[in-house]
Amino acid sequence: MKKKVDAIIKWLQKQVEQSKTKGLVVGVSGGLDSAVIAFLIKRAFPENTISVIMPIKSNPVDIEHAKETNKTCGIKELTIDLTEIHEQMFNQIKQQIAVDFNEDNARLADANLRARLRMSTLYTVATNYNYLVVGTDNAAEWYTGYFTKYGDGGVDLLPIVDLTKEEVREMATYLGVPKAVIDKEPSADLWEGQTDEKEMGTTYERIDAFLRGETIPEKDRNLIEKMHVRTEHKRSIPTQFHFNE
Ligand SMILES: Nc1ncnc2c1ncn2[C@@H]1O[C@H](COP(=O)(O)OP(=O)(O)OC[C@H]2O[C@@H]([n+]3cccc(C(=O)O)c3)[C@H](O)[C@@H]2O)[C@@H](O)[C@H]1O
Ligand SMILES: Nc1ncnc2c1ncn2[C@@H]1O[C@H](COP(=O)(O)OP(=O)(O)OP(=O)(O)O)[C@@H](O)[C@H]1O
Ligand SMILES: [Mg+2]
Repeated sequence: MKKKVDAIIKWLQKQVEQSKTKGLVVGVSGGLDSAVIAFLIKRAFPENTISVIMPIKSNPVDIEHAKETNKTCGIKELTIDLTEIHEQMFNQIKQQIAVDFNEDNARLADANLRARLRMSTLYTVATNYNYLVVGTDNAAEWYTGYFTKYGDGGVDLLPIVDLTKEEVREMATYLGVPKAVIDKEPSADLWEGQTDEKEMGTTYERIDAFLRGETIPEKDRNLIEKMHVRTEHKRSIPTQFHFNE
């Protein structure tokens, strides 16, 4: 594990140097992936890193876990509550759409707006300090496209995109991430009671096994492959029209 951690830290330092920026910023949710990133970036840049906690009607337990994460790794912390701005923005959009408002897609639209408000906040902080924004996607999330396009997917660097969820958990243990964060169920926290596995209809254990090339039940394999194909656009630059093609 030390080898992997050292390689990521060295890579982070190189990215900052090459981009002529000064450090790194990440959103810390109280979940596992962002905790690992907070620990890694703090080690890469002990003085020039910031963690931003951005509650939007968040569970107080998650905010506590985020604070505990930051305290344990010693990273500088900002808390920016986006609850009110999110509500105002969503309601104004809803009002203007008026009779065309689609209740069936409302929960997803509301959820993705949360992720995109967090992205905007992180870039505002990044611009202030001349930092890069670090993303928290792991290999399972990246392959299945389980992230919001230009939301939590809108970042400059993806240091743990090669690690399965299991490997992220192992790295968290090695780095000293608080046990309560390591043991909790993965959740995007985009609505009450949401868990990644409930929403996706498969488990990280199976996605990880699939990514390792192991045989998994056909139903899960089909689901994972379908998610991968459907989200291809999120892993590419916008489709472009060119006159001379
Ligand atoms: N073929 C295509 N080519 C180009 N663009 C295409 C497209 N199909 C859709 N699109 C565009 O993409 C949009 C759909 O993508 P997107 O906006 O990402 O939305 P979508 O994939 O529908 O939803 C995001 C998913 O990620 C999950 N999530 C989000 C954030 C964090 C986490 C977490 O684990 O913490 C999980 C969330 O729970 C939800 O299941 C469409 O509205 C459309 O604008
Ligand atoms: N309340 C929040 N404050 C700050 N950042 C957040 C918040 N909620 C989500 N994020 C950002 O969005 C990212 C995506 O969330 P995701 O749930 O995939 O990761 P996680 O919470 O770190 O880990 P887990 O998947 O185990 O819950 C987070 O890693 C974090 O960077
Ligand atoms: Mg989470």
